[in-house]
Parts: sequence; C-alpha cells; structure tokens
Amino acid sequence: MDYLSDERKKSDFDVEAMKVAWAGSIQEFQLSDRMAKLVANDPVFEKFTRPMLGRKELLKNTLRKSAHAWKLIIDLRLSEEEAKWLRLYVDEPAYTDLHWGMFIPAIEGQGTEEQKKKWLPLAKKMQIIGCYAQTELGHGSNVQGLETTATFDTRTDEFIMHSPTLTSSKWWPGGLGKLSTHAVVYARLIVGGQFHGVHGFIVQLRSLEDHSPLPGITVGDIGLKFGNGAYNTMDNGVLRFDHVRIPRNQMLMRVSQVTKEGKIMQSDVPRQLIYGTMVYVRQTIVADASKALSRAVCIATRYSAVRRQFGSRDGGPETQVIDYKTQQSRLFPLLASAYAFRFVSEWLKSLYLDVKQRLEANEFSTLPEAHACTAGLKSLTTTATADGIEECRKLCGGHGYLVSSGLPELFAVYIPACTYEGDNVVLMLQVARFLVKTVSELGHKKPVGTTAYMGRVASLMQKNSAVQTAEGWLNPGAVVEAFESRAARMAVRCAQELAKFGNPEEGFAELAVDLVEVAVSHCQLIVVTKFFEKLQQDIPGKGVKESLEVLCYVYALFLLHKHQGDFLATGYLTPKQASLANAQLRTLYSKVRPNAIALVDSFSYTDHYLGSILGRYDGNVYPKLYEAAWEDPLNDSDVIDGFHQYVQPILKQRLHSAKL
Ligand SMILES: CCCCCCCCCC/C=C\CCCC(=O)SCCNC(=O)CCNC(=O)[C@H](O)C(C)(C)COP(=O)(O)OP(=O)(O)OC[C@H]1O[C@@H](n2cnc3c(N)ncnc32)[C@H](O)[C@@H]1OP(=O)(O)O
Ligand SMILES: Cc1cc2nc3c(=O)[nH]c(=O)nc-3n(C[C@H](O)[C@H](O)[C@H](O)COP(=O)(O)OP(=O)(O)OC[C@H]3O[C@@H](n4cnc5c(N)ncnc54)[C@H](O)[C@@H]3O)c2cc1C
Repeated sequence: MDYLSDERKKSDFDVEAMKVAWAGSIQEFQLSDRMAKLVANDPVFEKFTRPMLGRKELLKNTLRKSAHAWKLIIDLRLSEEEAKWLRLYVDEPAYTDLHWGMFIPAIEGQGTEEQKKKWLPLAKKMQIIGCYAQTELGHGSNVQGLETTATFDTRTDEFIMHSPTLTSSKWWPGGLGKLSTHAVVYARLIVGGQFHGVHGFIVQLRSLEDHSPLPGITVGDIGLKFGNGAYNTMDNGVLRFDHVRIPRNQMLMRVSQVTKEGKIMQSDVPRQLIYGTMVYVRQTIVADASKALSRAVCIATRYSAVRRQFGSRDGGPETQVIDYKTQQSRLFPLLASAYAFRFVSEWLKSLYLDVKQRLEANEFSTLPEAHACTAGLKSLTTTATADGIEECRKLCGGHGYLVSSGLPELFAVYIPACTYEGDNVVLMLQVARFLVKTVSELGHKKPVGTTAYMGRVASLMQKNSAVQTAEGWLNPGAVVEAFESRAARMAVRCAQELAKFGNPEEGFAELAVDLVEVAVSHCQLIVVTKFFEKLQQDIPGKGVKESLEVLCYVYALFLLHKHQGDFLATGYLTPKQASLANAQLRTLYSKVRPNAIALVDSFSYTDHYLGSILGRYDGNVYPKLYEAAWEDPLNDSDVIDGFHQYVQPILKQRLHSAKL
C-alpha cells in the first residue's frame, strides 16, 4: 500500500523528467539508477544493524563490504564512473575512499610521468593501498607549519623521513590506521640543511607480504569518533617515522625536483599545485553536500506528509504537519538548497575539469579562481548541509531522534565535512583574500569569471533596487542584482576599512569576521547565479523547468530574508522591499507544497540508500517503526540480563522495608 499516493497525485510536473534533470543527463541517471538497485538488492550491503556493532566488528564488516564491492567492480567490469556510484550507494565510509579519492589524485596531479607510470597501475589494481597523510597532531590548517621532515642524503640518494616531535605525528588521515600499505606523506623538504617548503612523498608503510609495519614506522588508529557507526567505519590513523629511508624518486616531483647532487630545480609549475589534490576533493565534497542534504530533506518531507497533529474537525483526520506554514518555512528552503547545491556542483565540476585540462597543458592562470570557488563553495555547502540535516531531524519531532529515522547517523557521518579538507572558516578566509586582491586590482585588471560583477562596482554601488511589488521579485535580473550589489558593497566597504591599517596583515586579522561575511555573500551569489543559469538551459519535461524556477526563487528569497540585515545595511534595499520579498516567499511555499513529495521522489533514492523508516517511499511509517522496536536486541527477552543481579535486590529491599 502506498500511503503517499494521494500526495504523488497532487504534483504538476513529470517526475521521470525531473529525475533526469537532477542526475544531469539520461545517461547519468541510468548509470546511477543501475548502481543504486545493484546495491539495494544485495544482502551483503545491509546496513540497519551498523549502529549496534562494536568497533572491531564494525570495521571488519566494512572490509567485507569493500571486498564485495571490489569483486563486483571486477566481475561486472564496471567503469570508473560506475564504481564511484557503487561506492556512493554502499554508503559506508571506507579506506577505499581515500585510496581512490586522494592517494591516486595526488599522484596524478603532482607526480612526474615516470612516477605516474610506476605507481598508478599498482594503485588502480589495488595491489597497493594508499592514503593522504598531510595533517599532524599539531597542525592541520597551517600546512606550512607541518613538522615531519624529509631530509635528502646525497650519499645514499635517499630521503630520510622523520617525526622529530610528538606534534609532528601524522594524525587523522583516513585509511592510515590499519589498512594503507602506502601513503602520500607531506613533509618539510630539507636539502643541504635548508628548508625548501612542504612537499609530497610516496612512502611504503607496511609489508606487502604480511601487512606488518616496516622498520622505523609506528602506525595505528586514533580511536573512536563521534556517533555510533557513522565515521567509525574508517580507520583514521596516527603515524610516526624514525629515520625511515625512501629512494629519491619517491618525492612527487612535478612542482620541484631534487637532483642526485642535491640541487633543487623548480619547474614552471606554481608551488600552489602541491595543494591541487585539495582543489579536486573540495569540488567532490560540494557534490556530496547536495546528496547528503537531499537525503535528509527526502526523509523529512515524506514524514511531514505522513505525520498529523491537531486540527481535526468533526472527527476527520488531523492536519498533516507539512501543511503548517512554519514547517514549510523550515523545510522548503532546505529542499531548494539541495537542488541549488546540485546545480552549483555540476557547474563546479565543469570549472574543475577545465582547470585540470589547463594544468595538464601547463596553463595556470585560472588556478586562483578555482581555488577560491572550490574552497568557498565547499565551506558554504557543507555548513548549510550539516545545519540542514539537524533541522530535518527536528522537523521529524521525536521520531527523528531514533536511529531508525536514518538522521542521527547521517548527521554524525556528515558533520566532519565542515572540518576535513579545510576548516570552513579558514576556507572562507581564503576566499576573502582572493576578493580583497580582486578589489585592489580593479583599476588595472578586469575581473573575470565569478568576480566579473566587480567590474560593474561603480554602478552596483549607486543603483538601488527598483522592486515595487511582491511579484517584482519574480525576476532573475532583480534578484541577481540584489545579490551582486550586496556582495560588491560589502567587499568595497571591507577593502576601505582594510586600507586604514598600515599593515595589511594586521588589518586582515582584525577584520576577519567581516571578511568571512563578505566571502559568504560572494559564494551565495555564485549559487544563486548558477541556479538561474541552469534555468536558461533546455530542461525537457512537463512542468519541470517551472518547478525548478519556483525552487530557485525560494532559495534566493530565503537567503535574502535570512540576511536582510546585509541587504538593508548596504542600502540596496528598503525595509519595504525586504518585506515584499518575504511576502513573495510565502506565496512560493504554497506553490512548492503540492509538488513537495514529487520533488523528493525525483532524487530517485532507494529505501536502502535512504536507510530510514520515516523516509520510506510507501510512507508506511508506524507499522514499520513498531516492528523495528521489537527487533532491538534489548527486546530479545522479557527480562533483561542484569535485572536479577542489579535491580531485583533493590526492589526486594523496598518490599522488605515496606513490610517493616
Ligand atoms: C572515488 C572518488 C571518491 C570521492 C570521494 C573523495 C573523498 C571523500 C572525502 C573523504 C573524507 C575525508 C577526506 C579528508 C581529507 C583531508 O582532510 S586532507 C587534509 C586537508 N587539509 C586542509 O584542507 C588544510 C587547509 N589548509 C590549507 O588549505 C592551506 O594550506 C591554507 C590555504 C589555509 C594555508 O594558507 P597560507 O599559509 O596563507 O598558504 P600558503 O601555503 O602560504 O599559500 C598561499 C597561496 O597559495 C594559494 N592556495 C592555497 N591553497 C590553494 C589550493 N588548494 N589551490 C591553489 N592555490 C592555493 C593561496 O591562494 C595563496 O596564493 P597567493 O600567494 O595569494 O597567490
Ligand atoms: C573525519 C576526518 C577525516 C580527516 N581525514 C584526513 C585525511 O585523510 N588526511 C589528512 O591529512 N587530514 C585529514 N583530516 C584532518 C583535517 O583536514 C583537519 O582536521 C582540518 O584541515 C582542520 O585542521 P585542524 O584540525 O588543524 O583545525 P584547526 O586549524 O586547529 O582549527 C581549530 C579552530 O581554529 C580556527 N582557526 C584555525 N586557523 C585559523 C585562522 N587562520 N583564522 C581564524 N581561525 C582559525 C578554526 O576555524 C577552528 O575553529 C581529517 C579530519 C577529520 C575530522
């Protein structure tokens, strides 16, 4: 029985066509759908019991699933793209994520042709397992502050890898603790007693025969992390070197080379390329944000349509909680954000692929913008997604707190995204630096790409919003101009404040809070603009484009409402115009309402991937919650273990004293 069928009938767009719009293309949809079903129908990938497992059992279970996934990849001859989708739908962080997601990309991006030829075939056949060992106990954000040393020994033509202090211990790398045989280790290059910057080195950690750590290497897991199950399927590790020798050709040498004689040779490649793997991964994290947020939103939306509270008249049904305006005002902006992040990630991927091609051809001019966009959008989308998952839990009331809602584990597994691959505040400060530089160069350099609007800064500073009615806000030009003006005005005002400091670094430190706000406003502008640009494309299917238009305005006007202080303080909007935007937002919520279930169905998530009783496709929530309660190990017996030993004596004592 489909308890949500009435809801599904209300929608006025073609859901199958929306699935394609969400996936990006029919090919991508079919590929993803095939992998989702493959995983959902395979009992090895069962995940409901995960939060009940102890750490060792949990990790072993992950190894079993990863081995099975690898067997499927080989047996079914899956392409790299198919394998990525398969791992996504298995939905369990594993050592393989870092192997494929960072170790291999680090060698691809920073290795020489010779190094790639040697290491990539081994890694791609999984004859070695690698991780990305950058962060240390004492330093994560400050990469130039890393303490591990790689000292070149001209006599033996080797580097000596060493951990000189406790704080130089590598700490956090995923897959390092128990599984990696190799790592790309970031360390201070020392040649002839001089420091020559931080570089990556391929280091073997464990024997390929019996997996024991090699001499001079101390390696282990850093311990239990937040939440049951969640990210504890990953062996984040600690690593120390005691004068471990590696051949010279294991330094990744695309950026700088060390000769046999101990000479440093700089190629034309900028040193920032050493950070290139982070640009790649940050871009994938933006795509992951839309997946995580859409999952949470799918659960909360379906459950909000099933759940009823108050409002019964003449014995009729109570009100579906999704019909409360307050519920809509919390839920629908998140639904719109999931779509907004999906489309901005699509754009970011194309930007990244373009930069990658240019880098391969030794053309580096677009790298700073790619860094700013990946850093800023990673920060913006992961912050919003982490907050959004928690909001979805609250939107589900008490049942959202049950593990079987799927939300607690999703939250626990997701929130480190605000920290890993760059703390979100640190990353926004990188965007701010890029913007301040752009403003300072306005007189002699035409801004391009995502900062092109700064080229119109004079008019953006003068012209105020012309919107006169609530309908006036349903105009892409009016909305985009509002976001451009806010971002440009905030950036210019900050630049003026900065100019008052004799020492720019001192000014940057003092104004850091304002600078982060400038960076956020710039990144929100990018997301809004890319959503409108998406709507310029041909999007087939009855009502699909119209529904996306509604979501685009919801996303933009919700941000405008949330940050109205900025829009008012910069003088671009009057209080009346801000309140008209809010009135329009209320109208938009009622347009989303009939389509809400169809909009989350369009994510095309299987019940397996959602992993939530509240978010079941058929809406059959209460019987399934009731059944699941009886499957809890505590309900194996009527009287629990420990009762006779610890509780009964207390009860008996009470009976005894009552008799007295
Ligand atoms: C099969 C596929 C699966 C896909 C899944 C993938 C994996 C999924 C996720 C897995 C889960 C977890 C993985 C987590 C992994 C990690 O966390 S790895 C560790 C990440 N660490 C960080 O992100 C550290 C953050 N810190 C930094 O990035 C910096 O070093 C920082 C930029 C903050 C340092 O600032 P400064 O000290 O000012 O920097 P400098 O070194 O002096 O350099 C400044 C110049 O360099 C430019 N820059 C900085 N970063 C980059 C970059 N990434 N790319 C290009 N350019 C960069 C910066 O703009 C300065 O340029 P300028 O001098 O102004 O011209
Ligand atoms: C689950 C997980 C997986 C990870 N996987 C890996 C991995 O595979 N490989 C790897 O190398 N690393 C990994 N890391 C480490 C991760 O990349 C770092 O933790 C991250 O970059 C943040 O650095 P940090 O811990 O030094 O934070 P810190 O920099 O110590 O941050 C602490 C606080 O200080 C603030 N702060 C720091 N610097 C500044 C500044 N300049 N201005 C203002 N505020 C500042 C931050 O905003 C934050 O509030 C992982 C971390 C986690 C949690």
